[in-house]
Amino acid sequence: MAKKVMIQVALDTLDPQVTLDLAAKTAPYIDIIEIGTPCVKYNGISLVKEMKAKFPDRKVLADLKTMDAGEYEARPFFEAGADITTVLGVAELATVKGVIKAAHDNNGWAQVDMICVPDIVATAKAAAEAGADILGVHTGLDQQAAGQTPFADLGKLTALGLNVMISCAGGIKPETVADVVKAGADIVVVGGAIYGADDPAAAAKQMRELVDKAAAEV
Ligand SMILES: O=C([C@H](O)CO)[C@H](O)[C@H](O)COP(=O)(O)O
Repeated sequence: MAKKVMIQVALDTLDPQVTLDLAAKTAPYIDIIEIGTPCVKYNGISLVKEMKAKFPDRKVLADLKTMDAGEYEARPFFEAGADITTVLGVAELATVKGVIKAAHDNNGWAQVDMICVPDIVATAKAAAEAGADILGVHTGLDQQAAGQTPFADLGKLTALGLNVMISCAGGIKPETVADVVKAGADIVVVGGAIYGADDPAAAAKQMRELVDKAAAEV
């Protein structure tokens, strides 16, 4: 049986209504609605509450990229309805553990974002040992602008065979999504290629078809 690979739409928009409209257009084709970092900073916890209320059968990820005070920062987002929040892999392990505690106290998932982590193998092993649910391979928007991609890091993490889900983000497009699935990602994160498309619903539908096709071939 083909492995189920989840699709996460990363909504890096700022306007709350635009963000909710994009979620509505893409929800039929995706598994996780990410309220992106700029969006969650701009709109705060109220948008997390509203998103979960409108899409109760989709996972909602608040991309907090927590760097300190892990449990204190993440807990109210889980209590407001987030299913997943993110913590930076460059943070202290105590911070990562705090987000994991907040997540697990609320039946949620903690994702450790590997953006700018110097030794992703060591950080991934420590995060997995601490109980992280998802390790996020991530080439950020500014790194993408400098020509970087997430593919080499994705290979390093999937090769470890850790008992955690692996997500991959960083400029993933229709042309590259099959490579991400075939490299072993459990969650494919797509932002600009969906929210920046002329027809975001059609772009999300195309991603669903490409991801399912690639998963069936693995
Ligand atoms: O996390 C992201 C970035 O740091 C800005 O918040 C993006 O959501 C992530 O990179 C996915 O977006 P695309 O790279 O546009 O697919």
